[in-house]
Amino acid sequence: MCGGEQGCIETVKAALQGGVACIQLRAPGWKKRRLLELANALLALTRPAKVPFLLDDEVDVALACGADGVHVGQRDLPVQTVRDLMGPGALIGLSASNSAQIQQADVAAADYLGVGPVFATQTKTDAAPVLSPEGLATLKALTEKPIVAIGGINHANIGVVAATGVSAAAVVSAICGQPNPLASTQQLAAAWQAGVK
Ligand SMILES: Cc1ncc(COP(=O)(O)OP(=O)(O)O)c(N)n1
Ligand SMILES: Cc1ncsc1CCOP(=O)(O)O
Ligand SMILES: [Mg+2]
Repeated sequence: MCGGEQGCIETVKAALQGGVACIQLRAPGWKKRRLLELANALLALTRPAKVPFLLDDEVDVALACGADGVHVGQRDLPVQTVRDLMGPGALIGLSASNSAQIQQADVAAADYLGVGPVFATQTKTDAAPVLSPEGLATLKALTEKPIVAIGGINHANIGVVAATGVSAAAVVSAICGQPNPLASTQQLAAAWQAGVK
């Protein structure tokens, strides 16, 4: 989330212009009606851009707005349940922060794993212990699933993340709330490309 609705809409417009591959709406604590209204507004931006739009946690809101998918954590609905509700074409991500979580049965039904936090983050107050890029690489070696690295990633360290061979990086504060979200997105994309081996 990037503050209120208008800030979020403007940030998503800039991020899309900057070339992001996916948008996820994560607004812990928001009432569902407010979340649905914002989700509808963001979908009106992501659909023409052909960029997938996911909800964090909120399967009912995702179904109500016709989102492309949902990202769930270890204490959210099981991935198979989300798959049953959303259908085979939905994009479903699962958080995993350690080897046990990477190797659990639920992983099979997920399209990708969100792995982190790679670095310290102030965005998620209940985040798991920091992995470091080395820890991320160790977890990557345990699965064939695409990995989206997350947590404390910015333009200065995203190259190191890319060099681990993960499929993508997800950021919140490195784009949301930045004075120029378009420039921040472009800077992240360039630093990612420079780090890919
Ligand atoms: C890409 C990605 N990875 C991890 C998360 C964290 O999701 P979750 O574990 O459900 O924690 P909350 O975001 O609900 O606090 C994510 N949202 N996206
Ligand atoms: C949602 C989430 N899951 C693990 S870390 C994190 C927060 C990422 O935010 P930031 O990119 O600002 O560190
Ligand atoms: Mg969650």
